Amino acid sequence: MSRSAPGAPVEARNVLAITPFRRLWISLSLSSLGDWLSLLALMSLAAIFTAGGSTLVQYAAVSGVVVIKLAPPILLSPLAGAVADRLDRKWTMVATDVLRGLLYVSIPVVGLLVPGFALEWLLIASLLAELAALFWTPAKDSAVPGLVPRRLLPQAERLNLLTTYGTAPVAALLFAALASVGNVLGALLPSMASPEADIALYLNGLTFFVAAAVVAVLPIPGHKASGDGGSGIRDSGILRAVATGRRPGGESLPRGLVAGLLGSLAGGAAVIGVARVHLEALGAGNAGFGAVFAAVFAGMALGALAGPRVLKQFSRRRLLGLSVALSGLALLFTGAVGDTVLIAVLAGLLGVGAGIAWVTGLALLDDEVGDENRQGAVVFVHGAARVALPAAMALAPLLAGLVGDYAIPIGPLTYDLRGGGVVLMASGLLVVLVALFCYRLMNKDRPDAGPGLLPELFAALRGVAVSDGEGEAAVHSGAFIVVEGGEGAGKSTQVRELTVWLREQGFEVIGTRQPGATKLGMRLRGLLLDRENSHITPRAEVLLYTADKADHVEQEILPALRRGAVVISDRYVDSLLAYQGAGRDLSVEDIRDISSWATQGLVPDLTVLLDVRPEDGLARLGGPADRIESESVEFHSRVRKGFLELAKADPDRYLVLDAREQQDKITREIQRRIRSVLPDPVPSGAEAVTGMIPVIRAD
Ligand SMILES: Nc1ncnc2c1ncn2[C@@H]1O[C@H](COP(=O)(O)OP(=O)(O)O)[C@@H](O)[C@H]1O
Ligand SMILES: Cc1cn([C@H]2C[C@H](O)[C@@H](COP(=O)(O)OP(=O)(O)O)O2)c(=O)[nH]c1=O
Repeated sequence: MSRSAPGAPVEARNVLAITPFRRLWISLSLSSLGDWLSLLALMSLAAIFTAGGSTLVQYAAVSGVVVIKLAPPILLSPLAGAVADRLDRKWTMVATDVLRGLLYVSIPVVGLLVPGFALEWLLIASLLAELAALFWTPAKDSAVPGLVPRRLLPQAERLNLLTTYGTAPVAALLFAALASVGNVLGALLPSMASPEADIALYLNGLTFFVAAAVVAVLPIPGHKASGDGGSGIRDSGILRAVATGRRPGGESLPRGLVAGLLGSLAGGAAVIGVARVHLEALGAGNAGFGAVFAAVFAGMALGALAGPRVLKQFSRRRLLGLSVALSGLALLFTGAVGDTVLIAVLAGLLGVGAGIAWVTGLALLDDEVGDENRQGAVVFVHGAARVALPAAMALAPLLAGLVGDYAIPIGPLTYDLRGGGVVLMASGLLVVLVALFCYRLMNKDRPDAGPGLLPELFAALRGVAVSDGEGEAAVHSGAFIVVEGGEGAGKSTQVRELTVWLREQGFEVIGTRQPGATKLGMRLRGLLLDRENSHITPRAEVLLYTADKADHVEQEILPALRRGAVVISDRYVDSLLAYQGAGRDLSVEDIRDISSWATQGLVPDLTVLLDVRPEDGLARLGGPADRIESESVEFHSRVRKGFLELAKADPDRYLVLDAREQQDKITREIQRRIRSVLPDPVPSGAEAVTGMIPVIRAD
């Protein structure tokens, strides 16, 4: 939904307008769809081929399929990447797609012709298909920079990432739909082991053949040209990345943060691992499995896209722990209930929690980790996710098999305690504990965290900033960024740079300033800065600046934010609190109340404070000093202190930078931080695409 929001980047349209890339993207979508479909079909067939055996055997077969499908990229990707670099990209992609198609089609065929060898061939063919995929992924990754101009590469990567995961729920729904007509098909084609899984595999074969045909006619340069690969995507060894990224540059990652980031995702993976066999015991088959699988992914997408928007005003540090707790509780109940529909709903809720936790965690990581270590931290977290998810998906069914099923007599009734349920409940409990751990670690040492949890949550759900009484203004779809600081700190310079940068990315951007952006504002500015007006009393000064703000917010800022634009303002309410509050020694609380009323409670999503010593800042200014600039150094020192205190009281919402740094370094720092508040929720630059799970940017 945010993709079509006004002010959001029009990038997808741009990059898809390039015909060769569009074709490659279609091919990638088909391959991804096929990949997910095969995961579903193979997990189902593993359960069906072992249906006569014990639950342990069934769960072990499912776990085996997961290991075979998901372990090769973790273990072998660097090796395959090195080999793939020497091969012709286009024909590597075509050959591996055809091979995968043939292998998937062969699974049901062998099942029909040689039933005794069905399970073995399923495992062998899946492994071979995964090995083929290992060569396909690097070929595809290195083909993208040849088709897309450098400027659009991040957009292409984001689109690819979206496709890789977006096809998961589609595949699952397709699978569930096939299963619901499976009864009819079963009657027509009694020889099939499971018509829906078989048909899913034929369909899957077809998606790979079409994908191969699409790539075959693309103008992809054969070999890696020198200096190519400009996207910087490299599927470096995942295990190596995890090992080297663990302590990026010696800085230890916040443990609560990492635990929170991975905990709920692993919970989702556990549900998918257990679901097929567990649901069968509850009387649901492939349709139920497809529905639960789709629910987890759709929930994640919803959580990741909508969560941070809806809860925009909520502290990220709290949100991370709470979203993990939501997924933990949902997981706990998923294990406890015996109704398929309820399980699917709970799995969706679990996904929502996991989605919110992932984007919130990544945004926090961006804030928490020092500049030079950020890349290492992102690499580590992505690598850890790529190991933890398959591990949870494979381990959960194995444990469920080992626990086994029990019928516990309770009076005249019996309660069926099933291995799958026990594992899900235990994992849910574990995720809840992780949530508590994460919440505590992320929020201790923060006595100034602001209002209580519940008031903040309710206020955030209403889209209102809790710290002020008004807040209607807070409901908008844009982003409001303010640059604050003393005289000569470089605010106007940065506002200019950011405006250009964001416009280049396709956002509608309003670069503005206080005082003086509206007609009335210009007059007020003249009054306020004229050195002749030395008689203005402090209280009158407050009201004049506040009148400018009221006019500016109502006429310019709010309409733009409601359109979904990004507004960047050179100064806002903090200047009033610092100059008139701290500087003129008036009550900051009184001024806050007045300005909150005047601005309809509009609070910036991010305030960048450029901190500068007054002597240094004033020395940078040319021309005659205005009324405020000519105040004493002591006055400007109080202002500086006032700004720093405001930032300290609400660190989530501030980025404090040393204004003595190089201008472009400051710009880069702001750009990095700004991403988390922009209308586009996907943190770019950190992720790219591989066949199944996020790839890592290693350079
Ligand atoms: N990081 C920086 N280092 C040194 N000089 C800077 C820096 N940023 C801006 N300047 C210069 O300082 C002066 C004041 O910058 P400006 O952006 O107008 O500050 P402000 O809007 O905060 O008063 C300008 O001449 C500008 O070129
Ligand atoms: C917005 C605002 C500005 N001011 C002062 C700070 C500045 O000295 C002046 C605005 O001048 P301006 O030229 O916009 O600042 P800069 O030169 O730093 O870009 O008004 C307040 O005292 N209170 C306020 O609320």
